Amino acid sequence: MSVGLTVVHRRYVPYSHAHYAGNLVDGAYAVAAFGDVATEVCIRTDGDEGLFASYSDVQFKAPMRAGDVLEISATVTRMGTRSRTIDFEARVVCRGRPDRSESAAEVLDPPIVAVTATGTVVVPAT
Ligand SMILES: C/C=C/C(=O)SCCNC(=O)CCNC(=O)[C@H](O)C(C)(C)COP(=O)(O)OP(=O)(O)OC[C@H]1O[C@@H](n2cnc3c(N)ncnc32)[C@H](O)[C@@H]1OP(=O)(O)O
Repeated sequence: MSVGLTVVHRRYVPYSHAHYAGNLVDGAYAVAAFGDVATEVCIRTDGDEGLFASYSDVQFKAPMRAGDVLEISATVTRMGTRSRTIDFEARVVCRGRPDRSESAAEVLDPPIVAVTATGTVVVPAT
């Protein structure tokens, strides 16, 4: 019934999260964001926050930087008895343009797909 359900979060990446040269953030930042979107998925499917059990795949395809605006989507692809398989995608939809000025930024059209993953969450028995 909930296969195909998609939840989308948006967030600004604060400069306090810059971790590597070029204001890159660490990969764990995306994984934490996936956990937060998965939590809303579980609330919507099962009325519970759920627990992340495993990732079967995580792909870092392009850097995420401080100053990015991210769109993070989670789509349910399989409903088990207590497990739910979810596809994740983190896209950069806005990015700073420090070459123009310190605070200049632009909308990216199309967005940059930065991180994808597939994971499984587990909810309590009803
Ligand atoms: C939303 C995000 C939240 C978070 O990020 S929370 C922080 C990170 N996660 C945790 O701390 C969770 C720690 N792990 C656990 O507490 C337990 O470990 C689990 C609750 C995740 C699972 O334990 P158990 O309830 O004893 O599992 P079972 O009764 O053996 O299986 C229930 C269903 O879960 C599937 N499953 C269990 N482990 C895994 C796994 N590692 N990868 C994929 N699926 C798993 C099974 O197959 C089955 O599925 P079927 O009910 O649909 O038949």
